[in-house]
Amino acid sequence: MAAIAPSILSADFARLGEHVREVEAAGADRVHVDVMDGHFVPNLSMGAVVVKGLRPATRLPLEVHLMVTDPDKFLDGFVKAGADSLIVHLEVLPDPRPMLKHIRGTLGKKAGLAFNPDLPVSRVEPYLADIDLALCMTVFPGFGGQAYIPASNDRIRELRGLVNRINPACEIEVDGGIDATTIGAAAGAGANVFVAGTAVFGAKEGPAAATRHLRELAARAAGGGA
Ligand SMILES: O=C(CO)[C@H](O)[C@H](O)COP(=O)(O)O
Ligand SMILES: [Co+2]
Repeated sequence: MAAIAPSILSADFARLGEHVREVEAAGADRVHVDVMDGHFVPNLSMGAVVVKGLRPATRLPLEVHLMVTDPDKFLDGFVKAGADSLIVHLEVLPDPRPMLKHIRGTLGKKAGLAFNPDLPVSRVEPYLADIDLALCMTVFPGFGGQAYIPASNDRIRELRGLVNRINPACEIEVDGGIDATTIGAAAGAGANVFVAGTAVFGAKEGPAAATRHLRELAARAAGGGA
């Protein structure tokens, strides 16, 4: 089933709780929190204090996308703040297995592995058995509002083949430039979790209507109900 994960990076931070309650009521499945350290990516965003503030505002799972050079320093803090899943980048981890084990075992949370558009999909294969979610970046990380990279469709298809063979329970999440014009192709290629920032919180029709619309489009492209 398709899941929509609105990214609060594009929300109005003065009205964050309100925005999140609005997308929750509209059927969003989880909330995506983009953490940037100004080092792994050329931008700064938010830390665990934002997760702590959001935790009482919603019952939705909070997933934390750690675009940081040293995720090890921050995992426990995000869990204490109320995170439900932690997504780390393969680019910064020579061997991600110990960290994935720590997240799933010691911390008891879902573990995701993210990778950039220029990393061969085959590099993720050895770790698919150890994760709950593979995050295929469909833009280079660092900023919201970028255009979806069309070559992502073939990468998602390749990842879907590997996931089906190795760990069919693993979710395939796409992140970056997901909107009404791109979500269908991503879903058709095999993605089942869709991060959307600008297309939700920047939508003319408002975040609730945008969430419902994206959900419908993803479900239709995947050939299932909403
Ligand atoms: O990880 C991210 C950026 O690095 C964001 O999750 C992503 O860009 C969402 O924003 P948009 O939907 O506006 O592209
Ligand atoms: Co993200």
